[in-house]
Amino acid sequence: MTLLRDPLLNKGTAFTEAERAALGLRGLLPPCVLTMETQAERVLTNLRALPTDLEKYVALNALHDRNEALFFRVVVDNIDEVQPIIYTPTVGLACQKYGLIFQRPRGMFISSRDRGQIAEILKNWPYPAKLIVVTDGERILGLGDLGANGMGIPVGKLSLYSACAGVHPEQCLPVVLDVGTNNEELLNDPYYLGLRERRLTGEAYDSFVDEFMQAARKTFPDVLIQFEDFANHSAFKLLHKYRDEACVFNDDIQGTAAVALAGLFSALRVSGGKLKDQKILFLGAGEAATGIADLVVSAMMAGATEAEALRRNWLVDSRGLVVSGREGLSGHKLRYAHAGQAPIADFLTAIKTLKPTAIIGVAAVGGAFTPEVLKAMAELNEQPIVFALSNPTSKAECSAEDAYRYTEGRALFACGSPYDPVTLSGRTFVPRQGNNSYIFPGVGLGVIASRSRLVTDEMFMAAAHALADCVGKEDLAQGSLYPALPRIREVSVRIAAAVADVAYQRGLADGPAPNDVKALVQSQMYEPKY
Ligand SMILES: O=C([O-])CC(=O)C(=O)O
Ligand SMILES: [Mg+2]
Repeated sequence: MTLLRDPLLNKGTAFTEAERAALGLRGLLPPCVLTMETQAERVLTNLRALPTDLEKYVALNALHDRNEALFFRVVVDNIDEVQPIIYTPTVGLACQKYGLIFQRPRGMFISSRDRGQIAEILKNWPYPAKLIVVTDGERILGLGDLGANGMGIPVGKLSLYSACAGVHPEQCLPVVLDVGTNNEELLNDPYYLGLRERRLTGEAYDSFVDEFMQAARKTFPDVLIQFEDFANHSAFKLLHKYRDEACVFNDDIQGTAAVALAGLFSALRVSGGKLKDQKILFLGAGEAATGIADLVVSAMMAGATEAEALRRNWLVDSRGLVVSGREGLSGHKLRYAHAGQAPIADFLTAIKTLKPTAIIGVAAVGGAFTPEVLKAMAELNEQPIVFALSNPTSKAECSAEDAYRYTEGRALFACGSPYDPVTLSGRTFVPRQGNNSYIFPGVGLGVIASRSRLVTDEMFMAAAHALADCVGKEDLAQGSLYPALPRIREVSVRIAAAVADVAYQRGLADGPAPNDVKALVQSQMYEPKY
């Protein structure tokens, strides 16, 4: 019976006659033995009959908790259909309703009441974690502070690790650090499952996170820790504090950067432009914006000086254009606070003044790429680059349809959430997601496979190139700047191999490089089957 209740071992009605006899399962299952294929069909039939995405999320979650192999089989074989349910955009709604839809816990909840005992508590996790995705829930996607409800994000990200890159589910540990929430609605929600208190700040917060970091590394030696959906003020601080001593990265800064840079490489293959000649205007000046800009600057420096490259990247935040001398700018924006430019209050005027070749939306202000913004970009550029990367769909700067319509089909477009193909004047465009989900699974696999001690920016640069290399002419011809999702496991292998190569070249890996890095990576991949 225990076996039927263990999602990592359960096969349900697919246990064979021999297994049923040997494992004491006779009489505990209906007599018919089904194949995994039939089970998967049944799952899909049930799923498709459900009226809402949230119900589909709940159903898939329940399957995940019953039978992991079947769950991952269904995800891998139907990634286009299922990823938007277990990941963005539906996961955002699931986090907002986390207390309401709660059935079984998944992952570990470490709350500020656990201070002093975190190492002890982590021992309750029964598996040898090699990969932790951790959030404190303060900035969940573009939805803001969702406190402990943010757990949906580490769970969703780790599902993609197993589905898209074959990191074994047993190695994956989702963690929420519950340091309270400042979200009034949640504090008053009878179903909210986190601590009903305001967020820890300052030294109390820092020392709590530090206790977690030390405890996690002690309990799970060599573990890779991915920071996810922390607010800006914590994200930069934590990354800089730990990146040189521990195997960590921040997905919202570095993963997003790599996926955006890969999208730019693809866009430039279409337009024929050079990266160093682009002028990029970001709407947003947080983790994603400066993460992307920093990686773009490094890439531009192949053909330009650092000063020239910096000057080709501009940020607009909630107070207007970031320029030198503006008061109260936080540290991460200072590289882009350029001199010799008067302040500009709004995005449209900034476009008309600076004449960018690309706009990248990462501010979680839904609809901010208005028809006027898109038309202005189309007037300035034969093929304007328009990336509307904010998440979930309600926060997207513009829809795919608007991006194509208001630029007469000339936009080179990418979006943070999935959009259906758009047909305009007889031409069909297939927009694809500029979402870090193309990057983090492969990066994690590469780091784990090479047992790298650290995760470096050079690895994200390598990942961006590897991803861009997977985009074919047929993709570009239909407006796709990324490869099709069903190819994601192959894409992840290439990214992982590129990342592992960097680890070996830089002496960060554990041991010498094998003859065939790609084969090493592939040999470690989990395949969902019985
Ligand atoms: O989760 C996603 O879809 C992308 C991401 O990291 C974020 O929006 O914070
Ligand atoms: Mg994120």
